[in-house]
Amino acid sequence: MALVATAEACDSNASLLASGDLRVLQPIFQIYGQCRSFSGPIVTLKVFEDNVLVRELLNSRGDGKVLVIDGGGSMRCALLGGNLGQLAHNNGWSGIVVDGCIRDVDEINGCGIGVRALGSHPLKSNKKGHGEKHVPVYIGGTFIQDGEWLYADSDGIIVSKSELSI
Ligand SMILES: O=C([O-])CC(=O)C(=O)O
Repeated sequence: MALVATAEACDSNASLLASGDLRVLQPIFQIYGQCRSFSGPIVTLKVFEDNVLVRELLNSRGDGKVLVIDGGGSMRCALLGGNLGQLAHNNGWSGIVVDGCIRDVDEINGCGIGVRALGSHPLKSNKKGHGEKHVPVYIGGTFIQDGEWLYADSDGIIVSKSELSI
């Protein structure tokens, strides 16, 4: 599958940018994982310092989708580690964007998916199972809905209401 380059997508979709159907996330995310470029339909998840639902979703078939986790920007624990990264890859997820932290960075960097997160933190999260799947989230200064499309590459991350063509 040919990849949509984020800079080119912004250059050639001025009207979508103007209408808000195409949005650019603030450049606050670090790049992890083997795939610097990835894209796919979005599955949203809102949690706070608790990753039980992260595991639940990554344990299901990804079918090329991207998991977008609104973790409230917490810098106090990790929502994703090496085991979950491998699980995501095994189940066919194309990438994970975390508004929060990850851990086991060396293992995640060996996984064949793309990962973006604010940073790394060695502490694991709570395991209570609190959170909401498939709800609208707000990360990187942008509202994101379940089912929208995400494109990430070395230049940044963009979200589109519908699939972009090259
Ligand atoms: O289970 C966790 O909290 C995350 C983790 O360390 C892993 O995925 O390896």
